[in-house]
Amino acid sequence: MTSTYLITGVRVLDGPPTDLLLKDGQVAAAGPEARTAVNVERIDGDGLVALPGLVDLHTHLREPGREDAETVATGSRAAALGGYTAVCAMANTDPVADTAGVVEQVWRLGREAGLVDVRPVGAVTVGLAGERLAELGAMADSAATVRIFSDDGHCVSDPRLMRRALEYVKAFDGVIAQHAEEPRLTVGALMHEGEMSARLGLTGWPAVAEEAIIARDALLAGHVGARLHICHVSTAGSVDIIRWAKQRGVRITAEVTPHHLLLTDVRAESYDPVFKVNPPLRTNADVEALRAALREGVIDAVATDHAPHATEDKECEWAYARPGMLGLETALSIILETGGLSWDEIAERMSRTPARIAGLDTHGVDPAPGAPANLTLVDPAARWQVDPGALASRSRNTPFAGMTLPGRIVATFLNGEPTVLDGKAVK
Ligand SMILES: NC(=O)N[C@@H](CC(=O)O)C(=O)O
Repeated sequence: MTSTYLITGVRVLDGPPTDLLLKDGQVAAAGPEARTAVNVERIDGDGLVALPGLVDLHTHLREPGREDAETVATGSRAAALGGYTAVCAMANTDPVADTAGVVEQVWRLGREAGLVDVRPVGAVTVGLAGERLAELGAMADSAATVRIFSDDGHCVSDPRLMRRALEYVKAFDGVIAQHAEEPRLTVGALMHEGEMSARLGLTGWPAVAEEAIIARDALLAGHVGARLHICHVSTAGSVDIIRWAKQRGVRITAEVTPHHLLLTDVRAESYDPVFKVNPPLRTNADVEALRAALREGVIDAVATDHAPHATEDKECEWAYARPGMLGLETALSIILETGGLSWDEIAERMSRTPARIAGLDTHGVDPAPGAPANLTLVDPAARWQVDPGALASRSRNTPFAGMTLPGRIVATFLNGEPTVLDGKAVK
């Protein structure tokens, strides 16, 4: 049984208040015409902003393999509560998502959970081992229709393999999402290499390890005319290289995480592993460059790199803790906190552009008559305090614990049905 929803007095992006009618999975009407509908469930949109449902290019759902840290269902709930209607589930599961069978399993689990469109990312190489290409074509042809391939967590460091992967995915307009980290430059690395790492006596992860791979892969992608996406860009130098590659016409896109837009390596001083992440938190100058690049569009998208970890993998010594931070439930609030973007620009960086990169045509469409009813309603005036225990994720590793943040997700709709209402997940 589907219902019809009338959202009254809501602002669509930066526009004036209007009414939206959601019916049969679509935005059926807007403005005065929406009011003529009968038998509707009314939602008071006064003071709220409607955005196209957010799309995350980079989510770790941990299923199969680490269901103690997250499952497709718990991660989907976290996503819906964060305003997302689609997430790209990274391949570093156990078993690795390097076959049609595994990506179909993740896709099916997403459908069963029914809270967000789960789009599996396929591994580039078998077992993420960086030695042989995985069955990219079979994953693309599977029911999961994979378009993004990534060894995220590992870099595809062999340039010959990277070239072949880029060439291969051109056949189905796929994209290789690179975790840019030259592994020989980050052996034993525990945090950003700089003044702070020297002071704390922790082995550094130099910016050049990221930048060298981005430069190499931009050249490779340009050489073969393929699409390249750069995961979690973290340095000012990377921004310069991406800008240069775009100017040369390379088909390159890039994402930045909310945490790299707000936090710096100074956090490592606490030795609290909640601040350990890959790539590491960098310097203030990097944060400034990343913010400017996101505004300018040199960085195309915000992606969470939601990386849930079980308590025992995080609450231990810094050196032994797994890298990664939760992101789905705080992403939009962190973007509002960092400021500088209009609602239209937020929709561009968090919904339309990621949907285009992922090849999703039913997401990333502004709520207007005829659009698929995948949208989220935000209360920009509400502030909330991040309580790790109150998050829907099965894990607790948010670096924003205790912070009071702007912007609350009030409702999210997937295919015209609410996944979140009154700020609560419907299932
Ligand atoms: N981003 C992270 O810090 N962690 C990722 C993988 C990775 O990139 O190391 C994870 O899967 O936990």
